Amino acid sequence: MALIMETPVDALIKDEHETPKWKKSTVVFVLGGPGSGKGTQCANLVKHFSYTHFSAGDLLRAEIKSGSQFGAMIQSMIVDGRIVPSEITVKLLCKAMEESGDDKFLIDGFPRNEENRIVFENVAKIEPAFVLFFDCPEDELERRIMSRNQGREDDNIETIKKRFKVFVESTLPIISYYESKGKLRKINAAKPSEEVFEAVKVLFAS
Ligand SMILES: Nc1ncnc2c1ncn2[C@@H]1O[C@H](COP(=O)(O)OP(=O)(O)OP(=O)(O)O)[C@@H](O)[C@H]1O
Ligand SMILES: Nc1ccn([C@@H]2O[C@H](COP(=O)(O)O)[C@@H](O)[C@H]2O)c(=O)n1
Ligand SMILES: [Mg+2]
Repeated sequence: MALIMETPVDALIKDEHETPKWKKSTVVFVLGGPGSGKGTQCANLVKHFSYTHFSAGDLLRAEIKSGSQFGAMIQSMIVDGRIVPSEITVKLLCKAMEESGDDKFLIDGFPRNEENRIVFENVAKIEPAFVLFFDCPEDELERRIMSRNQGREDDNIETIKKRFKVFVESTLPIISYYESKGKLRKINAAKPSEEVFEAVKVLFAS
């Protein structure tokens, strides 16, 4: 069902005196450049640990498909590699967490900029337990995206270059912010997928 933007986020909270389970969640943000392996490693983590994976990009693509009044805008921003207004993305994430009934989440591709981070903190009122950062050089990212073959409209050389620019200008500062808070866990994502997961699972094993 399309997200009804008129639904205030507070309506997601059944009773103001009863904090919903998802608002007491364990949240891990998963960041990295386009093609760095966020989705791949989240899929591995879901198989081995009791986390629920939400990709902000996937939620936005589902919103387009749902016939949402914001679909055209979201689509044009994705094709342009730009970051969608945080109110939309945060409401999609909060709705997904609320409806899941779960309380441990991998939030993939979020926060992508300062507005994302602040709106999530103000609305969800959840701080991440830690932030996974998949570090990978651009030439490898480009090679991976150009051979991904998932039919994504943003997997073309023009959009990739725009997404790289957005990552450097908007997302790297968020990564630095969490590093300054001692919450960043940086992984060398240029290695083969299996080796990357060996390094990732250590962070969840405790
Ligand atoms: N360590 C790796 N080595 C080589 N290829 C990889 C590795 N990890 C993922 N890939 C491949 O690279 C492509 C991108 O991976 P994935 O979709 O997980 O990245 P992502 O960070 O979620 O990208 P996006 O931000 O564009 O959604 C996929 O085709 C995937 O199979
Ligand atoms: N927080 C976010 C996350 C994503 N987007 C838009 O979706 C595109 C695809 O994201 P992936 O993580 O699936 O690569 C991304 O390039 C943005 O256009 C967003 O706006 N905000
Ligand atoms: Mg992805």
